[in-house]
Amino acid sequence: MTENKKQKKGYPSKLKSQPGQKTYYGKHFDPRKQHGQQRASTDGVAVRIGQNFPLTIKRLGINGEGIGYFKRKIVFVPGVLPDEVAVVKVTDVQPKYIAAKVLKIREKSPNRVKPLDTFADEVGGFELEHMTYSAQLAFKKDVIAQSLEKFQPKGWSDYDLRDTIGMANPYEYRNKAQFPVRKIDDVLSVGMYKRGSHELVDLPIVHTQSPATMKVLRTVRDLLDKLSVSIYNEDKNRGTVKTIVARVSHTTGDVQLTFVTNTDGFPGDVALIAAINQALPEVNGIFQNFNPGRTSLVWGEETIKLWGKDYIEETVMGKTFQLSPRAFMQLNHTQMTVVYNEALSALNLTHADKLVDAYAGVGTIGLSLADKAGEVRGMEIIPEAVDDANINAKINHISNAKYEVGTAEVLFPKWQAEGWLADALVVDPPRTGLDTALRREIIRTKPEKFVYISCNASTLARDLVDLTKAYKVDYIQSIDMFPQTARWEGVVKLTRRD
Ligand SMILES: C[S@@+](CC[C@H](N)C(=O)[O-])C[C@H]1O[C@@H](n2cnc3c(N)ncnc32)[C@H](O)[C@@H]1O
Repeated sequence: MTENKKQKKGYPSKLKSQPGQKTYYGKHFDPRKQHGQQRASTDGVAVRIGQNFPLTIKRLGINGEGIGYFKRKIVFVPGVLPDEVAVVKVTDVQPKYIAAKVLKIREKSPNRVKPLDTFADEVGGFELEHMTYSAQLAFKKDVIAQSLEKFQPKGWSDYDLRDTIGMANPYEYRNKAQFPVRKIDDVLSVGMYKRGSHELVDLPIVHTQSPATMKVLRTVRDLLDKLSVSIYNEDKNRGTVKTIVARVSHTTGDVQLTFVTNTDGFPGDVALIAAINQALPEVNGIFQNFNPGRTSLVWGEETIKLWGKDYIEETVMGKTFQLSPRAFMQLNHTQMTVVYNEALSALNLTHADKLVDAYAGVGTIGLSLADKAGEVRGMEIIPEAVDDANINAKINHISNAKYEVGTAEVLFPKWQAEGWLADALVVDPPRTGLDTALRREIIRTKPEKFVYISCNASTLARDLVDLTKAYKVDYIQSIDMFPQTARWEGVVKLTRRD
């Protein structure tokens, strides 16, 4: 629910064997499946790391990587586009695929553009910035088509796959920046790590970030430097400030600032807060999150307020949500509203409907829809998010909605068994998709109205194999929640089979 773990990117080469370990490519792992690939050669092809060859790119895989074939063996290459011819250099050879990087593009696609972010090919999260926006949107429609072709749920070839809804301005949409801070050769850097490395790139400008978050990060960087505040040194595992998190409210423009620290204490915090107050009046709350030691987790368990308000407020579809530093909210406010409106129109609620908001987060979907339904119940595994959801219901004077802590796969069947039968269901699971037990219960109880919001076309297609035993897929609407990245989001309207 939080973005706690750094996202793992790249190819499955992480599964390569360590010395003394066996590499296992049996039924548990198939890189072709990983990339939605139907037809890869398994026969031995003489190829070595470092070898160069020209490659024609046939299409993009679901992670935005180019796919071509060398002697019938599948080759994955980041940073290239369909129909391009590139000279590539092999970086990894595995029994079922080759990974390579581009040396030179011999024939360019008309869809290639110069990325606004000069570092786009170095750090994660900018996989498609070298592609025109219209081609990005077409790719995001194709991602779901690829996944359906792989899993083949009932009737898949006739599904109505709607054109991806994009943004008028596909930049400056990220309302939260969570950037590590390190001193590199005595220069204070605030930015992102190079892909697959631990090398931090200082990033004064990031075009996908809201300018408000970047202004706060860069000003705070300068203040940390000027006041000689202790910065975390990973090699020595010493020092204080590890990460700065700035989150802006789309509605009010207020910014919430959190310092993730290695130490319990925060030497110099009083002077720092005074300087921030003076330089950045938009900052309405400053927090410290304590996360000691070398860890891949960004956030620790303990957060204290150093100064200001406990929350920033965000309005979503006319409802107000109070967000504490750890409370989850989608990063793209504009497209989040598009997703929720799509869910609303697909559900077509009446005041008689009992609605379940499954995988609820802080209740943004259910609470946004509560005045259209009779009653709303939601569940979520993170207790703080459930507290926030119930507080958010109160703030908005919503008396027909309540949220419980627990898994969808346990609470949905429990409520049904207790006689609280859902007329309408919206599920918004993490990338792993729906649990088998939940799918089974949905098929058994068949709520009349059903919308599946997905952020992973692959697990969605897998889940539809089961769900289409009881439902027909009316349409799949892709929404571009993360322009310039390969990430996918979609709303599926399902109708009960008679
Ligand atoms: C994609 S987020 C959606 C959050 C929310 N619906 C929104 O729009 O902001 C998925 C949420 O599901 C929660 N979650 C993960 N596994 C769950 C499970 N088995 N049952 C219920 N919630 C779960 C996560 O903590 C996370 O908040």
